[in-house]
Amino acid sequence: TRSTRPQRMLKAVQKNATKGNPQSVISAIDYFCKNSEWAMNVGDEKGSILDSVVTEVNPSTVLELGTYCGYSTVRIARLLSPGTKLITLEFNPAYAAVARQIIAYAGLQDKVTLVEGSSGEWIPQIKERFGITTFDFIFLDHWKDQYLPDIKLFEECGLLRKGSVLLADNVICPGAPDYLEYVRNSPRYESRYYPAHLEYTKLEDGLEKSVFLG
Ligand SMILES: Oc1cc(-c2ccc(F)cc2)cc2cncnc12
Ligand SMILES: [Mg+2]
Repeated sequence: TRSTRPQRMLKAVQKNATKGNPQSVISAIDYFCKNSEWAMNVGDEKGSILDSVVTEVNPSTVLELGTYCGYSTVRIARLLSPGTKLITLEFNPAYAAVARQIIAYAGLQDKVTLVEGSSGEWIPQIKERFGITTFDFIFLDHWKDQYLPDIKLFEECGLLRKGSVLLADNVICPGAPDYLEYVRNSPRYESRYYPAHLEYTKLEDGLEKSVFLG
């Protein structure tokens, strides 16, 4: 049977990247998406903004919602201080299977805990399962209609502290209007929009960075 796009992306990484070199894995995926097949990785333009926010926050606790093939997982994990791990949630088992291999190819498997399941199911279990009290940095990059319910779940579960940074992909394309309205109008967040483009295209998209004020 025909391979899947994530499987073809993995093959491109194994062919063109250097094992244990995260930057070469990032470059191989971007090359594949620009020259062979578009795929929904955060990409190099928005990825550079992601890098700058992660570097600025220098988080000790990190959560990613929406692993897909692990591109942004690799981008984030390569910047974390030694001993810091990130938790990434992926609902689709086929995506998770490819992501594990791409993260391992980059040599970052010891910095990543990949959990298969839905955010709604897992967010309430994080404290007890992973011994985490609050997150310093959260990257939202999963289903756009889940952004708002999930940020409310973070608040209800006490997973945010004064200064926690949430960065959301695709707030313009495909769009998360209800999420934007919430973080931009809530007195509990200081929000800022980073204009960019939908990965590998000229279409407008951007990232929304929201700091929880406590
Ligand atoms: O970055 C993304 C982009 C798109 C997407 C798909 C089709 C299209 F036409 C435009 C945008 C979908 C996503 C789903 N989850 C996470 N990230 C995504
Ligand atoms: Mg995205």
